Amino acid sequence: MTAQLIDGLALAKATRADVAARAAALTAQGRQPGLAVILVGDNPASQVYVRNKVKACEEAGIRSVLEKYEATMTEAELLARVDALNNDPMIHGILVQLPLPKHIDDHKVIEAISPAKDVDGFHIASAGALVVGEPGFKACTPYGCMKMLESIGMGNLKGKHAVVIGRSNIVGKPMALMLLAANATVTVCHSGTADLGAMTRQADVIVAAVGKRDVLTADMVKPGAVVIDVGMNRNDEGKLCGDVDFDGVRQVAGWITPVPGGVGPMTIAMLLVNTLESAERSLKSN
Ligand SMILES: Nc1nc2c(c(=O)[nH]1)N[C@@H](CN(C=O)c1ccc(C(=O)N[C@@H](CCC(=O)O)C(=O)O)cc1)CN2
Repeated sequence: MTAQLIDGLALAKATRADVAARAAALTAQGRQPGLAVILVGDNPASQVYVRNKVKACEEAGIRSVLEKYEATMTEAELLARVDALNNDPMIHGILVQLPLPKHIDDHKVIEAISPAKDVDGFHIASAGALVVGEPGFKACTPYGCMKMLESIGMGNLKGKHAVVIGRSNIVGKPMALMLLAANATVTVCHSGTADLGAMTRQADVIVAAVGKRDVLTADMVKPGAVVIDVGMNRNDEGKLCGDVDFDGVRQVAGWITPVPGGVGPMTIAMLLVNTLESAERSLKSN
């Protein structure tokens, strides 16, 4: 068996086209969605991601405001910028690109963003909303993974076992909660898991989100399982690769996401969805 590919690029393109149509309708009512993107420092990867977000906004008719600061910016200065953007009625979403320089407490900065503008879905209020099933912004990467599952008819996971590898606050934990909300039986594995393969071999859906290549190999996958690869690593040749041994696992899995061209593009597409929905909510509440 060779797995079918879940094409994140194509799904992201369709999602962004839908956002563009809805953004145009809002703009026609005098409420163009607005996203503020804050980049502190000169991390080369962050510069690329931020550029891609700004470009995606432009293409979808979302106004973006990019604020770039030197790595020497203080935490107090950054908090003051977040506060100003919280109070700017033209801004519906605020995104602070991570990682931040070490002298800035990213937790403190995220908590300073108004939950009503937390389009990254990282605020404790957004995480709490997900826990109790209340409306709130969903973290973009796991939200994108759920959309990929929906795209192959796996939106309802009743009777299915999902295994998440990784327990980060921005991917692993919200991913587990979203899978649970879709009725899956969920197992979260991590560095303290005794026998990872014994867990993954039981799974109908596996989400690998560790940040380490070859965490999941073919012998660890049940034939026909769906494999979602959130990882972004470099192999020995410097080529981008995920957490999954793609060539091996694709011989066993039923569906698999590639890296690049899988989860990454969906992360940006879901950021646009969250920004648009924030603008739609603000229109309703006025
Ligand atoms: N504030 C945030 N910071 C960070 C987030 C985030 O969601 N919010 N996530 C990551 C980085 N990230 C978005 O910011 C991101 C990373 C990768 C991609 C992507 O499309 N990757 C491509 C490959 C790109 C390449 O060739 O290098 C792919 O997978 O096809 C999108 C977004 C950390 N920080």
